[in-house]
Amino acid sequence: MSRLIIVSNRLPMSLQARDDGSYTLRQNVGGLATAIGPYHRSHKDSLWIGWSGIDPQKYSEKELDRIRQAYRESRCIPIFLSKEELNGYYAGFSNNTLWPLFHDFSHEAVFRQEDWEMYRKVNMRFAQVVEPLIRKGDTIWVQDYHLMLLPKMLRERYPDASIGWFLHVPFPSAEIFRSLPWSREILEGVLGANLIGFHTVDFSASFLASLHRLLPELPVNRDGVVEMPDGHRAAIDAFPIGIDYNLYRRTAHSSLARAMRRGIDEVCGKSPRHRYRTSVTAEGVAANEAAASDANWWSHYMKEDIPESTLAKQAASSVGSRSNKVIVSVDRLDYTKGLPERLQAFGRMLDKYPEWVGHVTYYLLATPSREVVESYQRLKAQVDQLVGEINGRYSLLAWTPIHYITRSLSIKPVCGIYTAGDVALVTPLRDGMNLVAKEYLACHDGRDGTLVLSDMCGAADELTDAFIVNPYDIDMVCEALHNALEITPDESKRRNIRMQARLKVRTAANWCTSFLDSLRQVSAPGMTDRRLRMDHHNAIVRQWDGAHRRLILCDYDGTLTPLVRRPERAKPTQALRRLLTQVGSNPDVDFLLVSGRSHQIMQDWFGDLPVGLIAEHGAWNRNLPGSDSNEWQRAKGLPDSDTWQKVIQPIMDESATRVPNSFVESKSDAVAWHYRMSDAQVADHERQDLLRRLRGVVVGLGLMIMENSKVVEVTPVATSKGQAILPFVNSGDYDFMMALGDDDTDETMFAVMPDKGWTIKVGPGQTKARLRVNDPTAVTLLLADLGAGVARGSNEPVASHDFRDDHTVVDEAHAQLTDDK
Ligand SMILES: O=P(O)(O)OC[C@H]1O[C@H](O[C@H]2O[C@H](CO)[C@@H](O)[C@H](O)[C@H]2O)[C@H](O)[C@@H](O)[C@@H]1O
Repeated sequence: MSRLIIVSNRLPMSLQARDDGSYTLRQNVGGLATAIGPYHRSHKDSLWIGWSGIDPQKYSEKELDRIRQAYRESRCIPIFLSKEELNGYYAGFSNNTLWPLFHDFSHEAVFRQEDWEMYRKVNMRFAQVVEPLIRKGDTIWVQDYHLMLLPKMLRERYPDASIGWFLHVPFPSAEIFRSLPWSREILEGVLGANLIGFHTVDFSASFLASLHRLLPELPVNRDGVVEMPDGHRAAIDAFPIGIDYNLYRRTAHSSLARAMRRGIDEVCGKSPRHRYRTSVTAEGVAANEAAASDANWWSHYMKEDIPESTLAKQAASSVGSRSNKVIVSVDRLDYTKGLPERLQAFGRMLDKYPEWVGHVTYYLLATPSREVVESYQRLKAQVDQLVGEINGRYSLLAWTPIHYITRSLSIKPVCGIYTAGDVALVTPLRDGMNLVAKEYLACHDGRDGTLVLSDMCGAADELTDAFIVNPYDIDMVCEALHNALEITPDESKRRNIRMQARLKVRTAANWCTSFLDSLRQVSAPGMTDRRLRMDHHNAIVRQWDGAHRRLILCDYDGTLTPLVRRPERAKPTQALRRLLTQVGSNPDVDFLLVSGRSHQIMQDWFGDLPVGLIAEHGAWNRNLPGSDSNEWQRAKGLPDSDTWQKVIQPIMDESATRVPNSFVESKSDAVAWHYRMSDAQVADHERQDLLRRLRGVVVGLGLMIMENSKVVEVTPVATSKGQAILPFVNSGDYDFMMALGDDDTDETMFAVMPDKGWTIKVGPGQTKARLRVNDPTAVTLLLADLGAGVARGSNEPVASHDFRDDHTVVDEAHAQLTDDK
């Protein structure tokens, strides 16, 4: 396991001075510290480098050394930044330029040359601290928008290093991003990494769109991997961050959180003692009387312009019939959080549904931030004013609609607020993920508690059982809020259980390890060679040229054509069909396509080509060497598929129902559950459950389970590609044999190939194959060269550039597919 070096703007620990003058560190509770902190603490050789938050001018050199020492004990290396550096790099370029731009607030973005220069200079300062620490084999993980130039700076110094970069905020559309005068430099900076991570596939797609637009010369394959001119590859992918679910669940039960909840319940008239508070307090009694006699009584409390009918309804509804409710929200006071819009929606709900007056209390925790920035000051003034207006307009003597808290609270009281909330109103105008929504649900584990969630944040992709709203649409938020307050506890619990199940699986720790696993995979040595090594290539061509009879056993998906999101989109291109025709039509070549695809699809796509076909992992074949029939043949001894599919299909259908964007593919003698388009962690959780359910039934039915590329498949026990090719491999008819494949089912072919045969694995992963290439392009280029070899003397040689062009066309088609997902 390689050593991890984490680099972020801020360190995960804050310094605190003790009375005796020594220093101690306290763990921060931010998303990043929570997500990577446990990994850092449990891997005793990992390092974390970041800004200390300390003004070095306030300390003597001796004190700074003691501070460094205090950090060193936690394997943290502090960077001290001067006021001037902070102004340009942090307050300036990071928070006044990139932050608004990345959150679609272009009108707030300030483009200042001097901030950009300071940003570059401070990124370089980080590089100078990190570089001497790097040892061979280390993994370096750079965090967020503050350090977008750092990956390239490190790459220049360490060409072979494994570098990851993750963006914790949204990535904007190409149209917005390209308005940044330094957009190309920023992209190039990030592309120094081997793995570039975002919270959602939409953000990855926006990043790719910016690449196409601003750096069109860079080749990007359809899996979102960029081939960089220096030879390293940069993969782009989505890794939605989670929370420490158990921490929030536990903290919700802490005595402080419970006390907070009781306090809020009491203030809001929710505790049993006060359940019908509005009807027993002075104005409640008066209201009851008013309801019975004179509705105008309410106008003592309300503005004159409220119609009498409304007042009557308010009075009537306060007569103990409705239980009181609490709405909560927890935010930094930031313009991206949509606080004014949210307050307007709350106000509108009190207007439109006056039965809530006196019965719903909104706890709004809004912690001030970036207070020196003018736009934040304006926002604070606006929120203060709106809260004041709503409270002034609707308050009763013993009821205030909004409890507005502008302090920073620690995790326990925050969990207290979460647990007290019948409804959480989380409506950012733009947000990378939004952990508040997830934390609220964790605090309601096994309980009711309803989430109204903005569709403009990453969390909306996962928490689909929330009331999803457009945060700009005040009416929509108002209605959702009303509905969320009206929901039955059972329905609320039912929705929560589904969302909580996902959150328990997709934790912060899980996010961290899945990013690091992918980073290790994409930066593994060997992944930088796109084509077969030249000496191997030449050896194959030489043997091919000298051979009399040649056998090629070639898998299809992932080998001859790249894997794509939808199986039906992997149809062979014209150039590929021409290639297969060219190679397969030579009388001295037997070309067998050996695939897991259904025989009907194989017929449609390749039935007219001069190649033998093995389909459904060997259950079906057609046109094999030595066969005099042109009909499809079903392998002997297979169990009756109608019988077993009746058992297996419903089990797989269940998984398809549970996991969005997954589906079941039925073949004559196989059934497959596909999850490539689904959320990886949700699918993986279901995959394990499906395997467990299938294991209980397959053996008795003469079936087995296969796992392939993002697919779980059930097939008859006897079928395998290796079994199907055995007669040809053992025939002694060939003096050239080559098998090519990309996944585990192809390993069964490699296993039966003789030592002198060529075996080529496409892509990463364990293999029995002798050689490896990166992707299908390398395979088609090799086949084109072999085809040109057999065609020497033929009139129509296959040119390898044919495939380069063709793949470019396919790449574009798939880029579109990803964009409009
Ligand atoms: O043996 P192969 O030719 O490699 O076929 C294996 C499976 O290919 C198809 O699924 C795979 O490719 C799809 C298209 O790229 C991709 O969307 C899916 O995730 C892959 O698993 C096919 O649908 C299966 O029936 C084959 O077994």
